[in-house]
Amino acid sequence: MEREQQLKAWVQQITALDEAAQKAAADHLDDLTKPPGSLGKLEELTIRLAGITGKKQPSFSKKAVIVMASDHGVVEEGVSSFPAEVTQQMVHNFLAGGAAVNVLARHAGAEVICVDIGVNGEPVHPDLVSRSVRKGTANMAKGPAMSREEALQAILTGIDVVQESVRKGTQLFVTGEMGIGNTTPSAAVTSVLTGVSVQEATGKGTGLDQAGVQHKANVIARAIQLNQPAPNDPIDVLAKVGGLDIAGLAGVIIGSAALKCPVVIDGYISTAAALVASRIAPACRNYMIASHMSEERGHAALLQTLELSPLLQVGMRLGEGTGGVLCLHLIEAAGRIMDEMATFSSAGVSGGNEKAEAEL
Ligand SMILES: O=C(O)c1ccc[n+]([C@@H]2O[C@H](COP(=O)([O-])O)[C@@H](O)[C@H]2O)c1
Ligand SMILES: Cc1cc2nc[nH]c2cc1C
Repeated sequence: MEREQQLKAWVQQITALDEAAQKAAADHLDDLTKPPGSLGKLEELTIRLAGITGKKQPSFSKKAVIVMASDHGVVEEGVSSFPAEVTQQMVHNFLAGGAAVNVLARHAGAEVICVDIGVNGEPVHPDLVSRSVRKGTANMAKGPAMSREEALQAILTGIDVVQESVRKGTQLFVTGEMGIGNTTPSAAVTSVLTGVSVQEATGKGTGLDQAGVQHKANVIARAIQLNQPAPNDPIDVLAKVGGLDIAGLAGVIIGSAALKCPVVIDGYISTAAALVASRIAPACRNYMIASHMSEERGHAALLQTLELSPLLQVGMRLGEGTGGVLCLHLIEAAGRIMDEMATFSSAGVSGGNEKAEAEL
């Protein structure tokens, strides 16, 4: 089947959330010994997890963070404070278990799946998922980052990685990425798809100074001017000014939604991918859980466009899936509340509703 048709078939599998399961979860939350709604975002999270899985009290014993690694030709324009070879070096670090995401994933009981979707090198390791579409994108300041077929291939690769992991029992995914330069295509995608200015979408990434950020914004503006991505065609935007990591993550999100798994969205790059995914498949938005508010400029605009409210704001801007994996503790906590908390009747506590009724 043609790639465009394959993607369409996946998109058509995504359904609305299960309303009965959401209602059952909301009713149970209201029976628990606390004022209604007093657990704030933990309650919203609980209700959404029920809607996604179709179960009032789902549990997620097998979780995975998918780290999409790829390189970006635009790095030759001097848009990052780190050299391109760090992408491949960090891939080896992930596989050796020494990166921040490995530490946080071990702490949260999640597997790290590292995917080479377009590293400019030859990373080799038995645990590496080698699914390279091409060895890094082309420099988008000089022409399209990749072809439409390559963007589609990267999206389908993300879906495929999810499908394979679900077959092995994974029930929940976290998005992660590694790619020196990837905040540049993320800012381009953000500006084109949300309509915010390039300036508002461009931040310091790994640590540019003010002059560096201005140069980066100029490069992004030039790339958009040259390539003319069509804002109503998300795959065109990915191909012209996107990245293989972003495209792969859009696939991870679409695949998760199609297979009824919650997908925790990490920082700026992951949320740019989430916006692309929601433009390809609007129904996948309800399967997304926004983990944290990144320090990267433009992240708030992306979350606002998606109408997602992040669980944490802890000043992180690392990527790799680190903020997403941190939120697994909150998901676990929300599940424990549902499973272990006493109800008003079981604990003999007078409920708010009872009191209201007595006053009538
Ligand atoms: O997730 C974020 O919000 C985030 C914000 C800034 C930087 N990063 C990470 O830093 C790298 C990209 O930064 P840069 O400056 O090279 O474009 C890439 O590997 C990302 O994982 C990640
Ligand atoms: C060291 C390093 C680790 C990273 N992890 C995600 N992006 C990164 C960028 C750098 C530079």
